[in-house]
Amino acid sequence: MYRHPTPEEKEAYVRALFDRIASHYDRMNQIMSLGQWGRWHRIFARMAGYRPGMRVLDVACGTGDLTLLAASRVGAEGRVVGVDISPGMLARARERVQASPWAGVIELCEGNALDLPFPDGTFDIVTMGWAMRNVRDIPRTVAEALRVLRPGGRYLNLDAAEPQGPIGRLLLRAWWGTLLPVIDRLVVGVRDPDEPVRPYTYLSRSLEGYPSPARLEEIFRQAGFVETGHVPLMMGSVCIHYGTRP
Ligand SMILES: C[S@@+](CC[C@H](N)C(=O)[O-])C[C@H]1O[C@@H](n2cnc3c(N)ncnc32)[C@H](O)[C@@H]1O
Repeated sequence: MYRHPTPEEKEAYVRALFDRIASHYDRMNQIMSLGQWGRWHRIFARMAGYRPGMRVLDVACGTGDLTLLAASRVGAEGRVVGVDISPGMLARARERVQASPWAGVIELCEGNALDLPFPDGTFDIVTMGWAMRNVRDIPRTVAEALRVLRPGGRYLNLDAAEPQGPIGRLLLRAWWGTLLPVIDRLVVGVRDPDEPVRPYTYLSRSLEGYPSPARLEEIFRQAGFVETGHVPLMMGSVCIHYGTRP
């Protein structure tokens, strides 16, 4: 039977989960987002305001989608660092970076969003995509982003969200609740009833206990960010949060 990880188990569980699905990850995102994945990332990049020469950190970079997008915007004069806790996801990101024109701009390293391996004030922009639901401690993750930003630097977070309207909520639950456990059986190949890691079943329940968009924005402000805001997409099932380090 599936058992959702406790907060103490979450980090090891999430690492094992993403190591296991790294080879399916990019293809499944296209299906699960109904082909909207790239469009959401382009909106995110516009809001980030990347400029040539900037230094960008992509926290929980996974297979490197937002990392590559940032590199294409900051160009050869810029620098983009991607950090993630899953060696499997980083290996896939390395392949994609090597095959891209941006290999000289991007550096990938293993690390934890809760304890970033960079000095204070290192980056102009810090991003995080589809990962805030997976961290053990959200306020600490946001505080770490603030610490590594230079004054005036911007933080942007893109993730799934619980739609605030009843129709959006119903549609998301129907879509995730029926589709995702099936993906575990058909794509990931979970056959054993006692198998503890069921990546897409976990995903279908990952909004349980996750802060509302308004509450997450409050966490940004409590961490010290100013000029905060959030923009809902796709009936509120996706949300981009942003803030500036004073
Ligand atoms: C859904 S994937 C998102 C990947 C990528 N940002 C994207 O847009 O496709 C979530 C990623 O967060 C990473 N992750 C989860 N918890 C983390 C943590 N505490 N520190 C660093 N990375 C983490 C996972 O390993 C995984 O690669």
